[in-house]
Amino acid sequence: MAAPCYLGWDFSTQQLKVIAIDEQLRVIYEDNVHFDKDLPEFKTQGGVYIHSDRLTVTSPVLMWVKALDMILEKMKSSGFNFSQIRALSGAGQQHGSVYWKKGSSQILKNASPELPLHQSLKDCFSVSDSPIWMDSSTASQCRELEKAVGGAQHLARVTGSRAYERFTGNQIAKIYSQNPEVYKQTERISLVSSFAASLFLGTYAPIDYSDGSGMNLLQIWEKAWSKSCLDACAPGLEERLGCPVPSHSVLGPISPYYSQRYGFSPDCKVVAFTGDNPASLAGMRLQEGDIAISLGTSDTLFLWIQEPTPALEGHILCNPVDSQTYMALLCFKNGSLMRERIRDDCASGSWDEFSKALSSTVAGNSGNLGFYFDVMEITPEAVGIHRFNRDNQKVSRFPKEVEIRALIEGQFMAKRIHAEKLGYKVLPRTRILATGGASHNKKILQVLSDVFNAPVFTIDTANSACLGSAYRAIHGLVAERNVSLADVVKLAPEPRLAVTPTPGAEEHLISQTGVWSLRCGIHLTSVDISVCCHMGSFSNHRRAPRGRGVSGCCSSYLLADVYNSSGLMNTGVLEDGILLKKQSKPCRVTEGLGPEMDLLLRLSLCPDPCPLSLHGSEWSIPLEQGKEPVKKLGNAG
Ligand SMILES: Nc1ncnc2c1ncn2[C@@H]1O[C@H](COP(=O)(O)OP(=O)(O)O)[C@@H](O)[C@H]1O
Ligand SMILES: O=C(CO)[C@@H](O)[C@H](O)COP(=O)(O)O
Repeated sequence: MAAPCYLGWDFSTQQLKVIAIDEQLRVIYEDNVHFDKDLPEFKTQGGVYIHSDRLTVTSPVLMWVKALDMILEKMKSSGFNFSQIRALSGAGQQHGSVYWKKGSSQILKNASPELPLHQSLKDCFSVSDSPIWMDSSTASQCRELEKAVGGAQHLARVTGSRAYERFTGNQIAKIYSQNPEVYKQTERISLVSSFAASLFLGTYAPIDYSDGSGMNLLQIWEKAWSKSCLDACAPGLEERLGCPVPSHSVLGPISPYYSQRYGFSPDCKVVAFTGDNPASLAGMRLQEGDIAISLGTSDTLFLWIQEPTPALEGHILCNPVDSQTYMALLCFKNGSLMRERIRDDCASGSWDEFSKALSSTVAGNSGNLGFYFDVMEITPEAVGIHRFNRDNQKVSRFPKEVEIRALIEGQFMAKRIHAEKLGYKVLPRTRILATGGASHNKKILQVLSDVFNAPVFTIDTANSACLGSAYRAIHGLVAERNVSLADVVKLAPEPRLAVTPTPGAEEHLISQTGVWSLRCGIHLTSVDISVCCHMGSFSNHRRAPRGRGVSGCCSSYLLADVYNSSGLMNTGVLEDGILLKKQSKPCRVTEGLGPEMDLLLRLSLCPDPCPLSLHGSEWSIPLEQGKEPVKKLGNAG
């Protein structure tokens, strides 16, 4: 009998990918179908259609089915032995939804093994172009949902996120309100992940808790649909969604279609599919304290978290491999496609040239800073390309190599700032685990390492969602016996060190990071302030004796002045420019930081030695001509 193996699938934005692993967790097969290249008849760009309103983004659902037919045929012609597969699982781009027309469950169940699946299923979808995660056309539905359930914060507390335009509940609400007839004809609504599982199962697959957390519909603590959220989106929604299940559930045996057409064993089990980010968490074997950064079509950042506090930014999802815990997720829409655009404009379409530009410029980009959001960003909500030179002047262009570094540094600064807003602290033991297509690029990883001042690790494949799905397939078979995923994958190779921070880089990057966040209009909260404290004390102690370092003084200044202007408390303890103690009292700062922002910008760009003068624990800043006077700051607290 052939040695057993396990399959992991990933229905992502630009491609369908598959990995097979053996019992020793070695990858024995890897393949993909690229939607634009391999299925040109669908005329997608990057796997999607961007509609004329520039807000609506969809993908043709039959393209995903045809991609599955194609990849299975490729496996068959390569001689792949399907009978050895014990179990399979998979992942899908998150939030996207598929609408099955009334009567489709019978067609799915009775698909003829003589035909490729896409032919049998061609009339099964009441919505032929599925809304996907890049869609941002549901602002009014989001407002209505938040209003219906008692506000954004309440919705976040219940479902893990405030209302987001791409989240499935809001997408369903839009379809229902714009086309109630279509909604009426729909008997089942799947996520991309549960849709893909349904194709293998031959019947509608349930939504798993982890991907279900990306819908604004699931109560993440109780792990059940929220009635008030369902009611706010569309009538009769519960029956169209089915009951959610734990992510490790075995859903049943594979449909006879696959045994008859490809020779799968009828005993091959289908384990619940989940979102691509949750699957990556499994594939990277993330441990608490690690931070994972996926550089795929979207960039995402995620963490394993024990006791989450859902907030107005970021998402809390049920953990796909441990039912007691959660994962925090941030998503950045301007990821690889933005990098590809700048690569095409500035590096003749070549990643090699792009990498050379990163090598020929230095950390901190000599003070040049940029924001690159070709499309409306999710985190933060901002759009457009904005460039600032070292004199803090807005400029319309940068030399090519400066542009490339500004893009990559800006992308990673945003990740650090927003991770810290979530409460994440970069500590000496922090490991960054990188994955996704761009993690092949060492020069990009070097910038990541410099911005976070932490080592970056990678695993053997950049397809961590596929690999995680294959691991989850094995885990599904034993999870009922209380075996953890960590036990299942203990023989897998450890992540490998890819790059370490460039000595001295952080000094140039800290002040840039502060400027980046303020430039972006990111509101400062008590968490930001403590981050600034941390950065201030860190750089003062380590690099800028007696407060003369640019980054140190900028952070300390910010801390002191914000505390003062809030009127709530005194400054932190400053002594000779060194921040000795952070105020522990909570401090709420909501607005009114205009002049302070400007000062921070001026300070952070000021030359070394910094003009900050210190008198014991009080300090002041010499004025630039024509600028507002600076407040004399209070005593150290
Ligand atoms: N050497 C490289 N340097 C930077 N980016 C790369 C490189 N190779 C591939 N990529 C990027 O990887 C992206 C695809 O990543 P992937 O994780 O497979 O995406 P998805 O899972 O969303 O389909 C491509 O859009 C491409 O821009
Ligand atoms: O919207 C999100 C996460 O919230 C995206 O991360 C999607 O899950 C798309 O994934 P990729 O195809 O970019 O990997």
